[in-house]
Amino acid sequence: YTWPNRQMEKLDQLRYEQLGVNAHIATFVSPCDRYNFDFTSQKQGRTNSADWLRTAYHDMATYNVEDGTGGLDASIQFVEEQSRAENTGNAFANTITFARILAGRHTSLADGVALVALMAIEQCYGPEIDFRAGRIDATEPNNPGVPEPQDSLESHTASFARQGFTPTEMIQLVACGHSLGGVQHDSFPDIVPPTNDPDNNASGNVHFDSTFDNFDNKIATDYVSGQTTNPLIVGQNETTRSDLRIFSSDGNVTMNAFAASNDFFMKTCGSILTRMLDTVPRGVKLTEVVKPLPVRPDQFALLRTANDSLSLKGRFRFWNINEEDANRKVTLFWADSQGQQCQGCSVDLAYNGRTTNWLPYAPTVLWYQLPSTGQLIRPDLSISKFWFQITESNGRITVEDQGGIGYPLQTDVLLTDEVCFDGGALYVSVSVRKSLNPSRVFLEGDAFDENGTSIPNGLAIRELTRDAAASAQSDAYDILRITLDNFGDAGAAEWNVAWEVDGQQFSDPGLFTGVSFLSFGGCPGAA
Ligand code: HEM
Repeated sequence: YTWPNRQMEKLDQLRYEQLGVNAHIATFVSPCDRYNFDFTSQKQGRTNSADWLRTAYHDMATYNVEDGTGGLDASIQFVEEQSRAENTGNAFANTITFARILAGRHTSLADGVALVALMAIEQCYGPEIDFRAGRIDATEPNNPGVPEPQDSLESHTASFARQGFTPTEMIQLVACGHSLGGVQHDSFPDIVPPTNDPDNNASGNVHFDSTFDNFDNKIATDYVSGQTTNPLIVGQNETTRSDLRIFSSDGNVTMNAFAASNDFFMKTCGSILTRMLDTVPRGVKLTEVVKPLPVRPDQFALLRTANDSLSLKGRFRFWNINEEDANRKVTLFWADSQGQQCQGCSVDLAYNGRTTNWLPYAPTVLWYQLPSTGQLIRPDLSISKFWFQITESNGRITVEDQGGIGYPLQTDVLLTDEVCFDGGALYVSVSVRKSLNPSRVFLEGDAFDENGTSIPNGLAIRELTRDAAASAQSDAYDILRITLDNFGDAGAAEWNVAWEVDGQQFSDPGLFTGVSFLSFGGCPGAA
């Protein structure tokens, strides 16, 4: 995609900025054996990562390839579905708590369920997953249909066929899923005995393989070598040895191949788990695969200052750049209102930190920022687009300009630099060119419910009103204002300015929040 594209930018951020700058829920699966909010000691039992992967499967496993119902649609959020015998345990409620954090105006709760599973796989050193968004949340529980360990092989084969998977793919999907985590005594007392280590493993989790916190082919090598302790293979209760029945159902051909090559295991799991996450109700159209923008602007705004100058604020993510180098120069250039390169129209950016991803394959991702006070843009020259030049200490120069088009900007509707946040309220002020004559000017942002939780696919609209006195002070611009003072609006929601001219809608590429890197600063007169 090219900038600006608000939906893809958000998906890019959620999918690729896992740890470090902009870190979010990936911190709860880093390291992979972390459980819940327990940051201090790594326990040998439950893990968030295994919960999150299992939840994605259980949500998807209701899919019916015949009629296109069920699939990954966050129906697992409903208590009615969670309380079914096939969904034993509290893994699902746990996972939904985290998935909800990722739901916003561009993401459904189901996208959140898929994303947390992806984070779990990648933070546990698993394969890279192709991520698409656009899932639609179910409004009621799906039909039951998650396979259970006491079911027969015929029933499992039929169940996976209904979900859209062949007998071989059934073996693959179960082996890939059971590379993480294990079976708990708490939830399955008939399968595993009570724990003998109540301090470190309160739930009595017996792991599927010897590397329960590492996504690798140990599930297969342990099995093939006869070393496995997987309770669904060698558990005390023969009836519940579902992994054994499934793994051996093709004469062990698939498991032997997995055991022989970790590469083959990873590649196969990468593609089958991607398919699992993309199994959605018929008619749901997913986005293209989300790829990282080479340079992504973040918390970015072009502001109009009191004396009619312009000021650029924000920071930029440089994807797959060489390691931090004190002698590297990262320069932002801009073109004047006529699209021409101008004298003095450039600024060197300052190093601002790093983002990290899934560890084995992570490219270097570094952030560089504009001066936090803002980069002044001469009002007589103005600005129409910007781009970047990276000069390495060895003299090598790279230009990042989106294939020549640059990063386009407009100056008809601008935030003013008097936007401020006083800790409770966000005072928004927008300058609108008088000659533009829009029929309305408004903010678009994430919507929050009364508990301060973001609403999946929720778009909040807030209309601005004209400040006649302030508008009289400028020949060129009218001033419009709004005060956002409830918790979600003022603190957490990400806003952009939008407007309508002749029934057509436009929006500014800048994005801002009350609590923001843009650091609008305190409000005049605020305590
Ligand atoms: C016939 C199919 C399957 C059966 C009968 C089955 C059964 C089970 C059982 C009984 C547990 C223990 C849960 C607990 O104690 O909380 C479990 C855990 C798990 N399952 Fe499956 N499973 C199947 C397929 C899958 C698939 C296809 C995936 C994902 C691709 C998956 C992912 C997981 C994960 C990650 C765990 C670990 C949970 C934890 O440690 O808390 N399972 N499974």
